[in-house]
Amino acid sequence: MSTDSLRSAIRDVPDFPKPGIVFKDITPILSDPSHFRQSISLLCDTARGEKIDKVVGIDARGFIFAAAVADRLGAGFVPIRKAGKLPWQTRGLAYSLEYGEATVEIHEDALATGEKVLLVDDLLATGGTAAAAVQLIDGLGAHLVAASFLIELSFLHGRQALGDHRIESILAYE
Ligand SMILES: O=P(O)(O)OC[C@H]1O[C@H](OP(=O)(O)OP(=O)(O)O)[C@H](O)[C@@H]1O
Ligand SMILES: Nc1ncnc2[nH]cnc12
Repeated sequence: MSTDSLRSAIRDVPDFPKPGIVFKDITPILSDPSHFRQSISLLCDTARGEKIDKVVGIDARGFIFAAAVADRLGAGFVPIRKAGKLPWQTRGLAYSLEYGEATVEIHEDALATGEKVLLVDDLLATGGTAAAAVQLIDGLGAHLVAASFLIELSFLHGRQALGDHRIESILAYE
């Protein structure tokens, strides 16, 4: 199925959340059942028959896609959350993203050594967020099979922040 219709559903919002940023608004995809389902199917394709133990999603938009992907793949779901939200013992990392800075955390017992992980987020921009997530996953000894994004802002070269890991995106913007 073509991705043209998905692409045209994404709304560009200039100067949000800061002047100079063109924000990719995915809410029109979420509110359309066929667009949402197609997004989940395409994100699942990244797993390509590998048995994924855990799908890791990033707070907050990433949760929407990652939880649905986990269910479809028969995998568990693990949240990486912004600082101060997870109740148990955590490991955290500070990072920069396209329009700011933040810290993300994961529960220290969320992944077991060698578990096969698919990382899912809505968007790859500078790669700061995803690189922090990858470091947290690697730090727990899990095996990152691939990272899958609905949108990639290729002109920000986020892939370069993610080393040799397999990175796939559905809609790239040059
Ligand atoms: O590649 P980067 O430059 O790091 O940017 C990508 C990140 O930015 C957005 O998250 P945001 O922190 O805005 O959180 P939200 O999902 O809660 O809106 C997006 O969902 C990615 O996680
Ligand atoms: N341009 C953008 N639109 C939506 N989410 C983002 N996260 C980082 N950059 C973004």
